[in-house]
Amino acid sequence: MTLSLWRYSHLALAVATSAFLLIASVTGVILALEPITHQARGYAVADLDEVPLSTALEALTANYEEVFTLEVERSGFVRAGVLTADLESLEVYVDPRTGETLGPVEERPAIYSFSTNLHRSLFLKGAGRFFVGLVSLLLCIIAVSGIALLAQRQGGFRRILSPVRKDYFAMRYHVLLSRWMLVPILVVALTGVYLSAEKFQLLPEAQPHHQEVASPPTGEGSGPAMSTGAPGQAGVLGEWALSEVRRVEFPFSDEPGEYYLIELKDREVRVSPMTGAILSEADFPMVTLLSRFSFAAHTGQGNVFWSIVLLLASASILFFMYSGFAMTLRRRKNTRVRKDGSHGASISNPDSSEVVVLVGSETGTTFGFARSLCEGIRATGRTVHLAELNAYRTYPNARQLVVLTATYGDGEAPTNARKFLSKVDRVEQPAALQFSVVGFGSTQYPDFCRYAADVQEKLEAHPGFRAGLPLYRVDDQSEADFRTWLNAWGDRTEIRVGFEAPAEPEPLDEIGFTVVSRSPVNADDTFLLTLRPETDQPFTSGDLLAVRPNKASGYRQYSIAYMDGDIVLSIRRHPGGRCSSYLYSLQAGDRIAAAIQENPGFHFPGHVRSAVMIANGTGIAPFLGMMQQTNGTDVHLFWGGRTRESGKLYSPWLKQLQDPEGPPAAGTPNFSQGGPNIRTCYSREGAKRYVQDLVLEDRETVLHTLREGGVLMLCGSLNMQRSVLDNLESLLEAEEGMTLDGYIKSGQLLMDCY
Ligand SMILES: Cc1cc2nc3c(=O)[nH]c(=O)nc-3n(C[C@H](O)[C@H](O)[C@H](O)COP(=O)(O)O)c2cc1C
Repeated sequence: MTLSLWRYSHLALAVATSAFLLIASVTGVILALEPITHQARGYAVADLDEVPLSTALEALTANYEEVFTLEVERSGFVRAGVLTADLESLEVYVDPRTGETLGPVEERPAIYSFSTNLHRSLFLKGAGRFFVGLVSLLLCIIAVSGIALLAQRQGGFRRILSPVRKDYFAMRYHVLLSRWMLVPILVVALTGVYLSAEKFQLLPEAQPHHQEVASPPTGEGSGPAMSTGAPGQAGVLGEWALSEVRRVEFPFSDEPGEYYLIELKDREVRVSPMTGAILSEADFPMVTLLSRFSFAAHTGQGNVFWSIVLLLASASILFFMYSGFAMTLRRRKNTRVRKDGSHGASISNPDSSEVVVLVGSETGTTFGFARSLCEGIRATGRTVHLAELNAYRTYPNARQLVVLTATYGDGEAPTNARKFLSKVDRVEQPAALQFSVVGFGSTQYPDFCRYAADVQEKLEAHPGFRAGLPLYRVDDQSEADFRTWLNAWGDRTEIRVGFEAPAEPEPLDEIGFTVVSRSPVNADDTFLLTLRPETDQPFTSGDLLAVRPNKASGYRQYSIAYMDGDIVLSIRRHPGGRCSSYLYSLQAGDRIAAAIQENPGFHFPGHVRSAVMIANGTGIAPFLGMMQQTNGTDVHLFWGGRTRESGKLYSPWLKQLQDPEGPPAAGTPNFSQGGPNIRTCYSREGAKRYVQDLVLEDRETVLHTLREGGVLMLCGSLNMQRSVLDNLESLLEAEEGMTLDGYIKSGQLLMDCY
């Protein structure tokens, strides 16, 4: 919840301010160059703290007809407004020791004046200044929320500088760069707000109020009298070094009562040119000092290092805008299924739709058919609502219900349909719904479309439904089968819909891999395969490797463990399985082609305090990799295998995880302290338990992890997933405000089962 709040405010403000931020950042980059190029002119005076002000005043008055002003810039340049012997009024940079001219003060290049105007007010005068001030304020909030998100991701403020886990480009560099740039950005934004507030006179009045100094303080101004034209060494003018001075205004004339108006760092002083004594002085109010600090911090004036930091900060805002939006698009793509259950199809309001299409799908292909169906229905002018079966509810306006569902496991429901049958008994419909069920399955399985048959049976027996058509089964996603049903459904309902086949999936980008090693099979016919990519493609544990034994075959996906740049796969060799047999035939040094597929919905989230990883059989593979990158997260691994012997395949890694210093060694898992907390169970030995039993036994760890915002990750067989989810659901029944769906939606429950 907190994470979402930070994330949404971070995103919403970034979207709202993007156009202004874009302009401010580009002009900010340009303006940050100005102090750097200025410094490169090389007029900086060395050791300003060793040059008395009186020396500079004397040297200048000796060299020029008249001197009006002297200014010591932050850059270390000394600038003077003078009248030359040719009676030309000039602004020049000078050597304060000799009064010699070093070079002219040049007119500001047009690019900087233009950029300043755009940066400050977008050429919109007051209104523009107001917007820029507001955007600066919003940028402060964006930076603060960014820091909070960074801390959450890294697992706390103290871990902000700990290593960033590998991720896709936009995400990785958004995080990496933010660690260095968020503080400078916050400084830029805060000082921008301050400067805007000053321009709008929102700050207290900041005029210095002079206090007369009755008599010169002891030791000050007690020297001989000086004339305006040639100040003597005495008095404060001889005591102050140029490094303490910001600006001097010379007296207009030799009249008594005229004075030098001298701006020091913290106060303004009037000094008699005749006596060198202080006549009056005024401390600068805090508002003025803060304004000066804000200006210097915001512009980088006089500090090349800070100017470079500002330049990088402005440029990084541009990168953050790009990477932030790229991340959002990605997240939306990945979470769309979970949030609205529609897999990206446009859905109408469930309260007003005439036709409701509900889908049970594990890997998404059934949604492709459902989307085409919905688009077709919509084209007839009717309203249609598309959702997953678990989202079943009351539909006040619906007349037709269509259920398209796959079957998994031993004839069971896909995960997003688990709750449908029980909901049918609980949810009431205002009018009887005419229904039609289409089963998606495969004749290769003994329970062909079994779950769809269960749905048909349930609805037929329920008084709130009327069967429109008998159950229809689609084998292997056959379009011809689906068309046949669609025609029959059109005849029955008089909703005649054209069918556009779901889009072909994009071809995969295969790359080359070298086989590093392949283990022998264990008692469960499972082996490990280590592959080294020949191309530099980023990937992380939880991504998938799509492999096919030959070009004519379909791809088979395996969950990846990232191990020092290599991919480790745990593979079960199925009797007659072409892909697993092909992979088992490989030897070290062989080369294969395969495609790495990003699976961001199953990446280890680096920001959590604790994580429970639950796997059975080969499902342990991604966790072997993830446990190496947990970054201080408290990790609990629950693993279920058939026999103790089954676990030996993974023990070199598990042992190393327990004892990272020790050499990898074969042997049974070591359950010593430190490293992840590993719990195992065996279904064919000892107490004969399954991993779902561990969830109940260690309920405290599981619930505590969820309560404190940690993650539960499941990888392995769909049967295991279903049983674990059932047990979790029963655990959560006793917990107030915690639901399985809620955790799936919030990303705290991540699953990759097959
Ligand atoms: C692990 C697994 C188990 C399956 N079990 C069955 C089954 O018991 N009965 C059946 O008819 N189809 C079964 N199928 C086939 C799927 O139901 C079918 O491919 C379906 O079209 C997938 O739809 P989806 O991509 O929307 O999840 C199974 C598929 C897999 C991968």
